[in-house]
Amino acid sequence: MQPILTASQIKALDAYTIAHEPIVSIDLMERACRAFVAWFTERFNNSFTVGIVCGTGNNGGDGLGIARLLKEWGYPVRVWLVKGGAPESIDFKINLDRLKHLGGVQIDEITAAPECSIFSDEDILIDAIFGTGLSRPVEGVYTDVIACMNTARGTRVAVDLPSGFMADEPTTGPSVEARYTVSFQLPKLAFFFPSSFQYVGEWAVVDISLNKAFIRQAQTSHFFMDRNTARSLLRRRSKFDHKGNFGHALLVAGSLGKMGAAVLSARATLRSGVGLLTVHTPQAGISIVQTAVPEAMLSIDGHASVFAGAVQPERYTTIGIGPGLGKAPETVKAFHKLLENFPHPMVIDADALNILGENRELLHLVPKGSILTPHPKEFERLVGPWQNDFERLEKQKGLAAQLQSVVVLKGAFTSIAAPDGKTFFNPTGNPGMATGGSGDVLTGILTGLLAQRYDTLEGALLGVYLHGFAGDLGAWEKGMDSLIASDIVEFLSGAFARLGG
Ligand SMILES: NC(=O)C1=CN([C@@H]2O[C@H](COP(=O)(O)OP(=O)(O)OC[C@H]3O[C@@H](n4cnc5c(N)ncnc54)[C@H](OP(=O)(O)O)[C@@H]3O)[C@@H](O)[C@H]2O)[C@@H](O)CC1
Ligand SMILES: [K+]
Repeated sequence: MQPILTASQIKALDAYTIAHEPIVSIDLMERACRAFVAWFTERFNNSFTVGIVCGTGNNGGDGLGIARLLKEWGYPVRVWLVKGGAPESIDFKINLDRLKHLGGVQIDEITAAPECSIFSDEDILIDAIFGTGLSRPVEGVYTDVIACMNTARGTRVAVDLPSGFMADEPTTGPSVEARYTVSFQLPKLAFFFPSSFQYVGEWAVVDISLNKAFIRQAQTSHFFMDRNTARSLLRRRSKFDHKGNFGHALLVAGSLGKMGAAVLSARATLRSGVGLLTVHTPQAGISIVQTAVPEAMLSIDGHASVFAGAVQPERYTTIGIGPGLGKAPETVKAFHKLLENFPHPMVIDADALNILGENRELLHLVPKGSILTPHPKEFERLVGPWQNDFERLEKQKGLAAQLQSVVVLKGAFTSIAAPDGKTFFNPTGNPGMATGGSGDVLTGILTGLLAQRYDTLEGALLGVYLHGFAGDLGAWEKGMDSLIASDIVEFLSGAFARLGG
């Protein structure tokens, strides 16, 4: 699990590494430049012309070091130095001297608004004006240069951060809009937010061997999940386990015309290792569920088309509720009753969340240790609108604390907020999963894991990881465009097997 640190923590980490490795700062910068160049040369060969736009701090120093290394690799390189008042750092000056000493690279200064045509010969524009030292929105000549870079034809690649982009707060001023961002050591919080994509593009983190002990003990409430952590959470079965060890889940899902949601959830619950599964269905769903999911038992509602009746909650280890449920008045009442009678953690999704959003007096009945899985629209119905993604994250943490439950906000880098404020971003998944039924599958997986008495947070982390991983396996085989929710279920066993293997 990787911690996500703030820009000021990264500065402290940088200083700590310099003092304790020990290493002189220009050598650490050289390591950063080499790591960037290793990433770069794997993707772009030296037939591309490369323009490097540098500031005068350490991000600019990186740019100059990169210019030298790429020149040595045989790339046609040109450098612009943007001088708009930011101080010149020592390592910037050293790398400027080294580049001049190497020779063969044209270096031009920009001190006033340039003609944007200056960048028109470059196939690739490397952005090294500002990195983690940015403390306020850019102005003046920086704004002019950034505007030119953003309209240039070349592919923009940012060093550490796009210039103008804030790592730990909303970006309000102009910023380079990068196609790629190559960041040092740790991802930055804002990379995980949808609104950042226009600036950061696809991002990669390269290792520059900053002090691992410092990283481990740094105070943060934000983490990036990884495969090793997911693997460590997955429980192994033992020889004498029997189905009673793996719980009995109830799925309350589906209504007339939306029984497919129940089927997808049920299949995913079964594929996630549950001991027994019962699906509570209105009469319209009886033959559908029995035919499509023969492994599941049925609890049959008295109502023809929606969830309206009582269930016997004492029989179940956990309940997953919401996919395809609808919001009929009878369903609202039945959900209310269920919340009053079921004391164990539940998985609450889709229309069950919408019912909570519209009947906020029910929120306090959500059993502690539950998992809520809203997509952004459902989340907005629960917590109201937000100004920016940082505020959205705070609202997510707030809801998790209020309900003493885990809130899983679905999207690219699904975020998983625990009641204690810790938030985890998930690395797996792909845009092919933005398709109807994908969320129903997640509900099924989480229900299956909670039924097996996984700890709520651990189950949420593992389930979200597996869901995305199954989607990735499906997309590799079928392509993102053709991926459907049933494929995610189909590839779930592969995801479990690979993670556990
Ligand atoms: N961390 C690490 O481990 C490593 C880091 N490395 C690299 O160092 C980079 C950070 O470098 P950095 O600290 O020198 O800051 P950088 O982003 O170059 O900005 C320069 C100066 O600009 C100023 N400034 C701020 N806002 C401004 C504005 N709006 N308009 C005008 N000026 C503004 C501000 O000075 P101030 O005005 O606050 O005095 C700031 O100091 C990092 O991103 C990475 O690339 C690697 O080399 C090695 C390992
Ligand atoms: K940059």
